[in-house]
Amino acid sequence: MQVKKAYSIQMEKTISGKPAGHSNKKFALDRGSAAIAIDHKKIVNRQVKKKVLRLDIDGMTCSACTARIEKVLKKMKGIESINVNLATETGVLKIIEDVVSTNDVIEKIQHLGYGAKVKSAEADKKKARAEKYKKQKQKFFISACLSLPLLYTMLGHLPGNWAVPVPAILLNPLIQFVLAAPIQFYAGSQFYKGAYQSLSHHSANMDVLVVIGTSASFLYSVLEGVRSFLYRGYEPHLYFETSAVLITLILLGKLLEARAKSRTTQAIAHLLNLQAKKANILLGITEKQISIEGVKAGDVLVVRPGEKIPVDGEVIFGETAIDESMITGESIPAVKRPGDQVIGATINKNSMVHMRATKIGKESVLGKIVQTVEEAQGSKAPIQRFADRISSVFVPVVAGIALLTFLSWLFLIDPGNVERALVSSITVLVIACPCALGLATPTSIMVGSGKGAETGILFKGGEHLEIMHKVNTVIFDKTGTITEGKPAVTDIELYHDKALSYLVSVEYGSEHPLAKAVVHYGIQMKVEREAVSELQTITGQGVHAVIEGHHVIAGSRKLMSHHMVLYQNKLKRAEELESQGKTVIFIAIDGKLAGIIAVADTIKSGAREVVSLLKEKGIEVQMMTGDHERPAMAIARDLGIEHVYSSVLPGQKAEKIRKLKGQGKIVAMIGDGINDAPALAEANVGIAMGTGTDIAIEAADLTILGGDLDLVSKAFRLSHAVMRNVRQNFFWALAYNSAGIPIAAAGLLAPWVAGAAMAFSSVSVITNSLRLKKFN
Ligand SMILES: Nc1ncnc2c1ncn2[C@@H]1O[C@H](COP(=O)(O)OP(=O)(O)OP(=O)(O)O)[C@@H](O)[C@H]1O
Ligand SMILES: [Cu+]
Ligand SMILES: [Mg+2]
Repeated sequence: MQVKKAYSIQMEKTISGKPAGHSNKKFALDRGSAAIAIDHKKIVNRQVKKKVLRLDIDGMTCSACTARIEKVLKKMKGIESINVNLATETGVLKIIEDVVSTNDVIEKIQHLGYGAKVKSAEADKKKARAEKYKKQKQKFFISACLSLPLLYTMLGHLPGNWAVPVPAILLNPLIQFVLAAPIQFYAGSQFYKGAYQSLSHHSANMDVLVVIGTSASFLYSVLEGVRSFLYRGYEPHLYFETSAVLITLILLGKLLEARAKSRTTQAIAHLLNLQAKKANILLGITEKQISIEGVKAGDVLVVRPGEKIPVDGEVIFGETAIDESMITGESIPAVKRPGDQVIGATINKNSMVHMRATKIGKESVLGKIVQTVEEAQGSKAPIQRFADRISSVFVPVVAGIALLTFLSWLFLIDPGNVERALVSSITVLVIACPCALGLATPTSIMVGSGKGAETGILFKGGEHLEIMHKVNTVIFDKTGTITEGKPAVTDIELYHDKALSYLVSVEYGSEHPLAKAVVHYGIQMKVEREAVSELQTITGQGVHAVIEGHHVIAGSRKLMSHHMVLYQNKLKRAEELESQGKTVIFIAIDGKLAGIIAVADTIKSGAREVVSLLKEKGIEVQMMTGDHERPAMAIARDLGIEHVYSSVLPGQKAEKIRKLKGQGKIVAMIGDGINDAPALAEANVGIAMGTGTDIAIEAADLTILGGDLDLVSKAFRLSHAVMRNVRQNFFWALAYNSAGIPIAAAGLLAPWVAGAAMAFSSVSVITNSLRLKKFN
C-alpha cells in the first residue's frame, strides 16, 4: 500500500562506541511515494529530556580508575551512557534529567574519591592544569634534591675500585631517615591518597603498587635503623634510597607525562584560535569594540574588509565577498548580500558589511566543530576497552606475583634472607605497573583526531577511527560527492509555453543540486516565478506542486511513470543526453509531458586519484546513485569504478549496504544528500561531505570539511596510521613490564631501575603518540 504521508527520519546516535562491526545507529525510514518532511527540531526534541553532561574529573591515575568510575556510574539510574577519558581527564555522560541530576552524578564521583565538576571553559582548565603542573614540579624538585645524597651512598656499594668514599654522616640511619621521610610522606603523599581511595572501593590501581613497594623498603630501613641503635655494632642495611629514588622517578614520569599531554590537546586551541577576538558592535549610530564573548544573538555588528566575521549571522547591509575556505574548503570567495548567512571565523575580503549575529558560542558552526573534535578526542576506541580490562586485572595479578616472589626467595631460593626477598618483590611490583597501558589508546586517538580536525577531517568518535582501518568496501554516492554538485543546465526542450516558468517555480523549493541548477538557470534567463502551493519533495524522484491550478511534476522517469505521464516519444532524445553523462529532468503539467531539460555536473578533481588509491589498497570501490543508469555508467567508466547501482531510492541505499554488511563486508559510505542519510547511518563508517546537507552530516560518523575528495583517502590513511600507532604503544606499554617481571623476580634488577623503566614506558608511549602530529 502506498500512502501519501510525510515520512520522518528517526535518528538515534550514542556517544559511546560499540564493538567494531556493529552499527550503533538506528535509522528508520518508512518509504512511500510521498513527500519527505524532515524536521530538524523534531530530531532534537526527541532527546530533550536527555542531557549530555560533560565533567572535568580529577585525580585519576590509571585506567583502573576510569573503569571503576564507569562501572559504578553505569549502575546509577538515569545514566544512559558514560565515557571517562584518562588522557583528557573528562567524562561525557548521557543522563535523563528527570531521573538523575548533575549534582547526584558529581557527588557519586566525589564519593568514589575523585574531584568532579561541570566542565569548565578551556581557559580555566588551562590555568588549573598549569597550577597543578607547577605544584607537581615543585614536589619533584624537592624529592630530587633530597634523593641525590641518598643516591650518592649507593656509590659506596659499587664493586672493587669503583667504590667511592662516602662521608660517614650520610651513612647515619637517622640522617638518611631525615632525608627520606619528606619524600615518602610529602612528595609521595599523592600515592597514599590514591591508594587509599582505590582500596576503600575494593579495587587496586597503580598507586597501590607504588605504595606497597616504597613503604616496604622505607619501613624495612626504619626497622634496620632502630636495630642498629639498640644493638651496638650492628651494621644496618638501609634501603631509604630505594624508596626515595623510586618516588622521585615516578614523579618525573608524571611530570613528563603531564607536559606531553598538554601538547596532545593543542588541536582544539588551534581551532579556537581561528575565531575573531573582538567585534565591532553597532549601538544606534555609535560603534563600539567589544570582546567576542560579549556578543549576543541579535546584535548588529560591523565587519570591515580584512576582518574576520566575529560570529555566525546574517548580512543586513552591504555586499562583499567572503573567504570561507577554512570552513567549506571552497577557495573562491562567496558573494554575500543582505539576507545571506555568514559564518564566524571566515574572512571578509571586499567591503564593509553590517550583520546581525544569530548563533554564538557553542551553537555556531565553529563551536559545533570544536565540540565534535572534543567529543572525538574524549571518546574511546573499542580497542581501549580491551586495554582497560587488561590493566584492571593487572594490578591484583602483579601483587600476587610479587608475593610469590617474596615467598619463594624467603623459603626456597635464599632461605631466611628477608632483605633479598623484599628487594626482589618490590622490584616486581614496580616494573609491572601498567600505568602506560592506560595511555596507549587515548593519546593516539587524541593526537590522531586532532590532526584530522586540522586537516579538515572531523571524526565524531575514536571508534570510527578504529573501524575505518578495517573497511574493505567503499561506496560513493554520485551527485555532490563524486561530482561537484553544482550542475548547470545544458540542454532544454519545451513543449508548453509555461513549462520553464513552472519548472523554476517548483524547483525553487527544493534543496537538491539539480533543483539549484534549474533555479540558477531561471535567474539567468530572467524567468518569472509563479506562486506555488502544495509543494512536495519526493526524495530520490523529484518534486510536485500546484501552480495556477495546474499539477506540475518534475523529476525522474520513475516519477513520470508513477503519474502515468507518457514520455516514451522523447525517450530516445533523453537517452542520447544521458549517454553524455548528463542527468535528464522531465517536466509534466497536468499529466502531460511538457519538457525535458538536461543538466551536467563536473567530476571533482581528485576523484580519479581517490578511486585508484583505494583500489590499490585492495578496497573494493562501488558507486550508488539515485540517478539513471546511463549518466551513472558514463561517470563510473570515466573513474574506473566497475560496480554501479543506479536509480536507487534512498531507502534502498541503506538496504544495499545492509546486504553488503551481511556478506561480511566492512562498508564505508560516502555521501552528501538527504537521500544518503539512511545509508550513511547504516554503513560501518558513514562519511559526509561538509558541503552536503545537515541531515547527512548528522547521520555520518565523520565529516570531510569542504567536500574535498583528497581528504577521503587521507582519512583512510590517518585511521591506518593511528591504529599502527596504538599497536606500537601497546608494545611500549607492555615491553618493559613483560621483559622486566622475570628479570626482577630473579632478583637481577635494582628497584630504582624498575622505577625508571616504569616512568619511561609512559613517556615513550606519549612520545610515540605525538609522532602522529607529523602525519601528512
Ligand atoms: N528536485 C528535483 N528536481 C528534479 N529531479 C529530481 C529532484 N530530486 C530528485 N530528482 C530526480 O530523482 C533522481 C534521484 O535523485 P537522488 O537525489 O536520489 O539522487 P541524485 O542526487 O541524482 O544522485 P546521488 O544519489 O548520486 O546523489 C535524480 O537523478 C532526478 O532525476
Ligand atoms: Cu605505574
Ligand atoms: Mg548526492
